[in-house]
Amino acid sequence: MFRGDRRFLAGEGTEFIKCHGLGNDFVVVDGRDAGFTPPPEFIRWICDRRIGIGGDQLLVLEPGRAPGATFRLRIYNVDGTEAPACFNATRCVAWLVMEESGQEHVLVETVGGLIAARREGPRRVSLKIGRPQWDWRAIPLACPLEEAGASLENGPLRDPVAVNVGNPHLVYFVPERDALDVVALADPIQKGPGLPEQANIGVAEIAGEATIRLVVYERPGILTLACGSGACAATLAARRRGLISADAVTVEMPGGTLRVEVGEGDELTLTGDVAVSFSGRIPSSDTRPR
Ligand SMILES: N[C@H](CCC[C@H](N)C(=O)O)C(=O)O
Repeated sequence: MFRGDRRFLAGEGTEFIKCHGLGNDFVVVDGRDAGFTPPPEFIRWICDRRIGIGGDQLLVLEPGRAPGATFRLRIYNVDGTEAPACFNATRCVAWLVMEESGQEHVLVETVGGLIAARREGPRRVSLKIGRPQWDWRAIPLACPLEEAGASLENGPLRDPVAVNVGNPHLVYFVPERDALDVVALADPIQKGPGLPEQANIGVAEIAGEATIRLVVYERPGILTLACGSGACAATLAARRRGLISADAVTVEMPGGTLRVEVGEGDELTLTGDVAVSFSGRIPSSDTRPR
């Protein structure tokens, strides 16, 4: 490698691992010993695909606080705000910690709740997701869904299902997912007056008795290749609407497929693959390029 006195040539900085679940990609920093609390502009730089490292989110591991938690996961969106849940992220970091420790199970503490993760194969992880919340205040929506009207509609995106599975989702069912410009249609809804804290917007097509084709325009405005919580929300929404009655659903997204099993009281098991892309060091603020 390069040699020299300059600190960034000498390899200073914070170690990270870049990993993904079906192309939903994350920069992961282990802050369990030394901590890592970057300010929002630094998070935006880390997630930037051109001038930074690039990722749908920054994930920081911290020591667990809740009884039984193996570790705590902080999830930061590309704008530097904190998200309460991200299930693909949870699957990825659970896998990293299980690889590190040799455990087959871990309990992940997130802002959105405790999530039990289990190894299902060499690169396959499942999560047990707690009960969803359907009340409009818990999503949160600006008002009850029946009163929201045009604030939650745009062209073919009409009559959504709203659910909080740890984070907020609106799911719109359409005849053909790929025929729509999802970003253009979903962005005004996501940023509009109907959603005081924005929400993740799923556009879903029923593709079979137990198959949903889904794309998710995530908060704060990125179309991701896959979304674990979106897959859970779409499954719950399809069952609530009576569009699907199967207890095990395959959710096909542009980056790949997740399996969602529905249990007692709408508790879910979410299963899918994870992968590592590369590792490196995040330069400190005084050396990183602007
Ligand atoms: N991709 C994530 C969801 C991120 C949600 C985040 N964008 C939010 O603000 O809630 C998943 O696999 O569940």
